[in-house]
Amino acid sequence: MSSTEFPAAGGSQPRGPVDSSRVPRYAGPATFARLPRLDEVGRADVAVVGVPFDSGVSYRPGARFGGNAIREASRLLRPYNPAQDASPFALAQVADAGDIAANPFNINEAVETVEAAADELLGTGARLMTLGGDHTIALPLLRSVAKKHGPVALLHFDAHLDTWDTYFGAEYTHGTPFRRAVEEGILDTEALSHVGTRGPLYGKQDLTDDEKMGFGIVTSADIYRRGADEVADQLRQRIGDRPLYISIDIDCLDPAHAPGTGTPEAGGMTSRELLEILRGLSSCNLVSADVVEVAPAYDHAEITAVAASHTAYELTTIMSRQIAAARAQEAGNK
Ligand SMILES: N=C(N)NCCCC(=O)O
Ligand SMILES: [Zn+2]
Ligand SMILES: [Zn+2]
Repeated sequence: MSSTEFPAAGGSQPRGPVDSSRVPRYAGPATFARLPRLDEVGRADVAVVGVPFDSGVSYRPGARFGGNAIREASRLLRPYNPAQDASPFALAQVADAGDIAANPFNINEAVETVEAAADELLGTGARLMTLGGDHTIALPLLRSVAKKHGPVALLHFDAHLDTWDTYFGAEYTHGTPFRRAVEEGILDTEALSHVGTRGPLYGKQDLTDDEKMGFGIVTSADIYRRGADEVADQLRQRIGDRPLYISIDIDCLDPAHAPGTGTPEAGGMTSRELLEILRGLSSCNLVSADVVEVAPAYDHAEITAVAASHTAYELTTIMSRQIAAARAQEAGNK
């Protein structure tokens, strides 16, 4: 299968996606955006990696199939992103690193496996664009990122707080990763925000506990009232130049925009609002990101997987632009 070469800053030549004007976009096995596999290019600036794991869910399972559904839906992505005026796969080497094989019968072991695999990828100098999987996996990913960067700022897009304590006594679940992360001191508590929250809680205490952990909240109703630009401005100010991790639970979107997920809540933001907020954060120092909770069994016409693939595309664009800008600056300083 042929692929297109793109010139890149610094003289290196990232290998881009398969050219869909020459090879039908529905042909061949799916990688994210039809990009090369990591083993085909040796190293990557941004590694797109799947985590087919959903043993941490409290309601409908199926997010273990999310990564591959996002890859399938990403066949239609094109190499130039007009919203950010950038060609993300030309600015940096983006590659599909395949899946992290985590034990579905032992959550603690799976969490360790994800952390070790993330350590290995980050150790090569790559930033991670992880495709879940359920939200449990954000904890080992954050652990790994914090080993490299120290405590990171967190933007958490979700209908839910995911700062609950335990479920059935289990500490590692998809409703608890960010409480664990705060307890472990791997988040910069000056810059933590949930975005898109809504829906019933177990009690008012959920909010009190969450605030004590340092989280600010932008609800989905706030986004509706204030608009994406104002919300992005406010978030950007809070984050400053701190290393930033963005975790996106696709259920941050309204079920009309993302029916294919395990714990849907009415009254969410649109996919347009999500993409616009992300574009407004393009100057932030995004060190890694995830998109989780896509459960294709409840999807229709790939609505959710398409939204997730575009979300990962915007995040990848932010990272690629920053990598290229850093290289250009380095070259200028020589
Ligand atoms: N979708 C995520 N990450 N969490 C949902 C937990 C909701 C609950 O069972 O109370
Ligand atoms: Zn959620
Ligand atoms: Zn979540």
